[in-house]
Amino acid sequence: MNETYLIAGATLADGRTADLLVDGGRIAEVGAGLSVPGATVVDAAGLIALPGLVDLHTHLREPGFEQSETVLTGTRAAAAGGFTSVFAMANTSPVADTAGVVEQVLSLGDAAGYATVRPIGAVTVGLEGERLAELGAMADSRARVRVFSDDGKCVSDPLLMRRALEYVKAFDGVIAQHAQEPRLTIGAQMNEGALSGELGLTGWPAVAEESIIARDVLLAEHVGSRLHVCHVSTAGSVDVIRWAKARGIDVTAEVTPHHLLLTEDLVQGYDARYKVNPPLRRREDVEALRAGLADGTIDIVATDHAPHPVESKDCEWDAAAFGMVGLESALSVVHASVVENGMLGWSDVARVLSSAPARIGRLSGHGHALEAGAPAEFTLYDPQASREFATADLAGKGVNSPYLSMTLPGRVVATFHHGYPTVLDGVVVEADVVAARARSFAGAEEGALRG
Ligand SMILES: NC(=O)N[C@@H](CC(=O)O)C(=O)O
Ligand SMILES: [Zn+2]
Ligand SMILES: [Zn+2]
Repeated sequence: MNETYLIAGATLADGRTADLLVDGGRIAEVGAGLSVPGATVVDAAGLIALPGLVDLHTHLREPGFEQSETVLTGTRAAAAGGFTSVFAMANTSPVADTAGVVEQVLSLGDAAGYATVRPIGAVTVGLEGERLAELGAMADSRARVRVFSDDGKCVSDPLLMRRALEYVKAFDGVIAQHAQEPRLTIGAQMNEGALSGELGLTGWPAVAEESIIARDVLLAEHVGSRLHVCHVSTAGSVDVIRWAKARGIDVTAEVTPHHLLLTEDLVQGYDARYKVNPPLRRREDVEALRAGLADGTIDIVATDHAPHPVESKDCEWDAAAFGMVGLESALSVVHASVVENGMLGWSDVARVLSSAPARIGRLSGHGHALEAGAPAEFTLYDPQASREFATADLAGKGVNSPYLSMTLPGRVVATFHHGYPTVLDGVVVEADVVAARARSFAGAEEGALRG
């Protein structure tokens, strides 16, 4: 059931206009005035073609928290946001700390077909921070895990962190740290500062994040290993990472879309949609994060898509869960926070949301340049559009978005994964159609391997 698509007149990230011919899961040709009989034509005039977005930090919640999200619904949300690959965090139930669980998540992703799902393995058994999980077994499994994280919790024991950094060197892995000194954040509810005092909420000091990052970059240097810092949220963290990179330490860092756009002032209404870990910070922090992304100190944008059921958010601030959904809105929020003001161009966006996260996560076999022969993984984005963000824009289970009723620029018009649309005309393609195409793609790949 091979289908051919002709993407007509798209604007590439570097500003050139081109037609893309999609055939057999690949970009067969890139050129001008292409015409192919029988091809389905997608009019891409005025649309930017970006390589398929890659999210290094997604919570898909399955197994165990299917009332919040499943691999299927989370990857639908990914497709809606222009993503073609997601790295699934390990804080599920059971925790993704064995080869069995990561292989289960991998299989669920393959079956759903909306995006490539690469499971992240836990660093410690049960995220308990006491014993290292079977990192090698997860690395050698069918899921080929390369990213390990206890995200949601910090690997706070320096000896365990050192061991983990040492261990993953054998298979070119990376430890993605949730940098939060637990003793400095007991009961913490929002950024520590004048506002937390006014609102009577326990503060979360910047130093709780910065001290762990400082320790970890030094540990990474000491053992000669690779560290990735999750959701950097303070100006001081940007300074520490800038210092570490200047020193030649192998560290990479991510910032979330919400930390690039939103500030702690939103907490004033006690609306738990704005409750997130790490917390929203000050305007100065937002400015420093933007500058860090622009100068390369921060390597990537990752969503930290964290869906929660309505009951977990529709309650008083202290009782509410931490986290925001972010896949569907990520590109628009990056557009609003760093593209509209000229800090990043579209080729930078392609780097921070596609090629750089793919490299950090060792996502192989996915071309992230839109050129002949590359896998057909891309998204078509309308930069002229503007919309009041609404629940209809959310394609996963979570409705805990901080952007509802905000006006955001841009819109994902189409997403192609493995050569087929997962989103077309702004509408997510139905699950059974996507799953059937995923099966035929897998069959064709297997056939090709057998020769
Ligand atoms: N970011 C959040 O506020 N919540 C995440 C955990 C995490 O990313 O630390 C979650 O799993 O809900
Ligand atoms: Zn985290
Ligand atoms: Zn997270």
